[in-house]
Amino acid sequence: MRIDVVTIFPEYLAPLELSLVGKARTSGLLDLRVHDLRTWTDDRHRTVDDTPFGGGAGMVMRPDVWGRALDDVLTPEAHLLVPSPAGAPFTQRTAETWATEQHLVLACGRYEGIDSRVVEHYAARTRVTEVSLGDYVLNGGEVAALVVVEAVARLLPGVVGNPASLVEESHGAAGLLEYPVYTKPPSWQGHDVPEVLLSGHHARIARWRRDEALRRTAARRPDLLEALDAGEWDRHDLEV
Ligand SMILES: N#Cc1c(-c2ccc3cc[nH]c3c2)n[nH]c1N
Repeated sequence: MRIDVVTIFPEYLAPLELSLVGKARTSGLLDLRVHDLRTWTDDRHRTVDDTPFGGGAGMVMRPDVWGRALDDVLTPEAHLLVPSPAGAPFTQRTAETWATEQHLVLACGRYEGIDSRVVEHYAARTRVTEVSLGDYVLNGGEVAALVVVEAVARLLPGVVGNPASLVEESHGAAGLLEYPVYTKPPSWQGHDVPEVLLSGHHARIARWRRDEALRRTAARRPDLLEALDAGEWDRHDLEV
């Protein structure tokens, strides 16, 4: 998979040289290219923004600069992703879908955002999605680019050492939060690991883990349970 990120702060994406994503780049599983938007400016001051039509505070990113950048970076198979507080929520399902794509391009805005004609222009010739991390306000799209790249890259075959570890995660196939995890020592600061996990009884362990996933999800994210088919589980499963 190829992912291009266009930003005025390329150094913001430096963490993607580390850990699993960094290894995926080195191994060739992920072709990640980070571009400085100012490469496509046309003045000595390398200007990327201007005042908003209609007035108001802040600056807007110029369409001409973005147009030259995206004309260079986009390919026929590309899916253009534009982080925005007004975008569609980014979820694990989104990551799973985008992990099957050949080419993602992330256009990271700053200031008050990118001139809206850029999305309008490219939506007429390629797939464009405005995407949001959640209902809070950031200063630009780079954090979203970090999140999207990591969430997608880790799903690519060969990136995560043990694919089984992708199965029982929060927001995984079952749509539940993940169960609590423990390691040695069996007792720490007076806190003991649940006995069932030391039993070696795999069926009981599996049941305990599912019960805990249901309990946590009911307590912290009841909205996720509403999305589940009522027939998949019985609320009495949660009764102590
Ligand atoms: N994704 C996302 C965002 C943003 C965001 C994205 C791009 C820009 C460009 C200027 N300000 C931005 C905020 N805020 N909150 C989110 N969930």
